[in-house]
Amino acid sequence: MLKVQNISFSYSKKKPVLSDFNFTLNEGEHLCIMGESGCGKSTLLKAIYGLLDVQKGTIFWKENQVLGPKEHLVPGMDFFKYVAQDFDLMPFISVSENIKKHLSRFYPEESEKRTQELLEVIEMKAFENTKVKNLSGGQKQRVAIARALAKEPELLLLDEPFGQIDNFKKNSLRRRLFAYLKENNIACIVATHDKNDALSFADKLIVIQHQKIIANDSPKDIYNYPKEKYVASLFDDVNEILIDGKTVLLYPHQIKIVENSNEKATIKNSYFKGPFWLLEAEFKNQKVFFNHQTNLEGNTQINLLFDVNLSK
Ligand SMILES: Nc1ncnc2c1ncn2[C@@H]1O[C@H](COP(=O)(O)OP(=O)(O)OP(=O)(O)O)[C@@H](O)[C@H]1O
Repeated sequence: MLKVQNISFSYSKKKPVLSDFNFTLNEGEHLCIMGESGCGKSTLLKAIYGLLDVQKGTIFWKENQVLGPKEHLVPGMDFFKYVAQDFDLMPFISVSENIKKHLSRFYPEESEKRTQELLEVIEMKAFENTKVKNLSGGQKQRVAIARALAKEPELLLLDEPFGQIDNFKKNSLRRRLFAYLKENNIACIVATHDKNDALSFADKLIVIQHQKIIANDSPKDIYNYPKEKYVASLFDDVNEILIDGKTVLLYPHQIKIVENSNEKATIKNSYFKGPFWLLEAEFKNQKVFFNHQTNLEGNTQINLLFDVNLSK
């Protein structure tokens, strides 16, 4: 189990980045870290990997304490692997050679089999002999993931792992990678801006704001019962509406047009979203956004129904 206990870290005295972080993660579990740009997601991954000296608190993996560079000569823990945003690959050798670099030279057959298996996971079989310098950013990102998996870490730390990969590839890669990690009981922490990493694949979700963990629960509960607009905004457009003197948070799919209601609104704008339209309307001097099957002209008068059922 990973135990992060009361850790605090700042790059400079004036500006704390992580304040009193506490959480645990079991073997084989997947955790997503979300929060606005600059909130400290990468810093947290680096602290867990042992690249930073935390000023307060402790980090343990099972009975081993994670030590920072001051106390651990070669920074980084052996049983973890960390894929940073800048990949750190060897550009002048091929994709498969990059992966093999991390496998034993004494067992060439085993090493070849494992390389092929990992090429399948990252869907890069067709590029096995291509030099890394000739790959796109997204392809390099995939090779970096395979290389990190080569030695079967107990915990994999991924910083924006699919940030440079197009949507089509991203979905199938995500399914393969997270299934592979589960099959091999590899725990994983993913820093991400993409709600899909959290909603479909994570067991736990942590949200960071103003140097603090402000939510730590299952992605489903955090999505369904967001305590604040900042948290809900990580997943979708969100409406903060005053209804009967009470402020409620509603996602666009929780507001509907009905034949009759007391909630009168006027259409202002519309945005095509593929399977539906996102409509913007004015409701009691507030802007509301909601999904609708068809487009509606500006200034159309409508009646709204709010699906206010957000208690846990
Ligand atoms: N090496 C560094 N020295 C000083 N400050 C740093 C350093 N690295 C990051 N910071 C600052 O620490 C804060 C947290 O940065 P971090 O990279 O952890 O955020 P993040 O949530 O990962 O951001 P993003 O989503 O944009 O990748 C930011 O204010 C950043 O400017």
